[in-house]
Amino acid sequence: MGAKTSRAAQGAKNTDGGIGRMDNIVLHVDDVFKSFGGLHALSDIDLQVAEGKTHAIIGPNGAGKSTLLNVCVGRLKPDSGAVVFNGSILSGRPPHEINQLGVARVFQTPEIFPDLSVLDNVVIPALAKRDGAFAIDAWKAMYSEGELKDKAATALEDVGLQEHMGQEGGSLSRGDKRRLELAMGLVQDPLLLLLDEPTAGMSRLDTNRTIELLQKFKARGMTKVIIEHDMHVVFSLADKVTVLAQGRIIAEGTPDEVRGNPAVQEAYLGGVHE
Ligand SMILES: Nc1ncnc2c1ncn2[C@@H]1O[C@H](COP(=O)(O)OP(=O)(O)OP(=O)(O)O)[C@@H](O)[C@H]1O
Repeated sequence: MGAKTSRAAQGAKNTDGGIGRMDNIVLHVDDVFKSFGGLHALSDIDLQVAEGKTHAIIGPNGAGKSTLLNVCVGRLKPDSGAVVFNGSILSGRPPHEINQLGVARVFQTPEIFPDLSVLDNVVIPALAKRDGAFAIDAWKAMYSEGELKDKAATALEDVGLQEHMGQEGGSLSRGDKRRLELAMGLVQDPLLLLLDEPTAGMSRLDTNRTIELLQKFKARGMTKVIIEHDMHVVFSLADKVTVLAQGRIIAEGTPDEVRGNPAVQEAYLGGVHE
């Protein structure tokens, strides 16, 4: 491991790139490379996410956004480089360990249990966070624990699904399934929440409700990384934006800074030229 990673593992304080001098860096993606065969999905990725901030990752289709998120949550191992969270190196750890450290992810396609009630869908990740694995037998045994149910109910209230608690998860509308997934992330009290296109496929009304919800969590100081295509969402929520194209970072800054960046406009309109 190089000197840079060691610095990150010690909890580096950033001094540039739009983050204030005294900001605490909770996530440091340190010089990460990831290839699939001959395809360089991520090259030389270095980014830092400050505590309490909302950091958006944007870029055209195939830019490497999901690959980056998968590297952060342990679903993919980087070929080189490291992901450091609050001083712990995440790279190479299994997803449940990363989850235990306080990193939760909300997927692009909701991964819910359609036959279970909305409340039970949220009890399961609460139990997994406490016990370290998605152990259904353990869940059955522990189901009577009021504490977990109360916690799950609070998360559902937070996302506005309190009236649907007894309903089967599969019967929810698409927008409500996304909110259910958000509750499944929130119930774990994450220190860092990673969201993969939280408003994909939503109506404008649902999108605006989700923006309001995420603004509420921002006010509580939760650190978030959001992959998002909808610029209205990005500009409503992000403190900082990293722009990927063809697996590389081509721009980084505040939403206003990246909005006017010619390289970003070119990447979206006509592809990036080496
Ligand atoms: N498991 C895989 N095996 C082979 N190639 C992959 C794999 N996952 C991603 N890729 C390729 O890596 C590149 C980056 O893909 P990725 O899904 O990370 O992009 P993205 O920015 O999330 O795209 P989108 O916005 O369309 O979801 C693409 O060329 C994709 O085809």
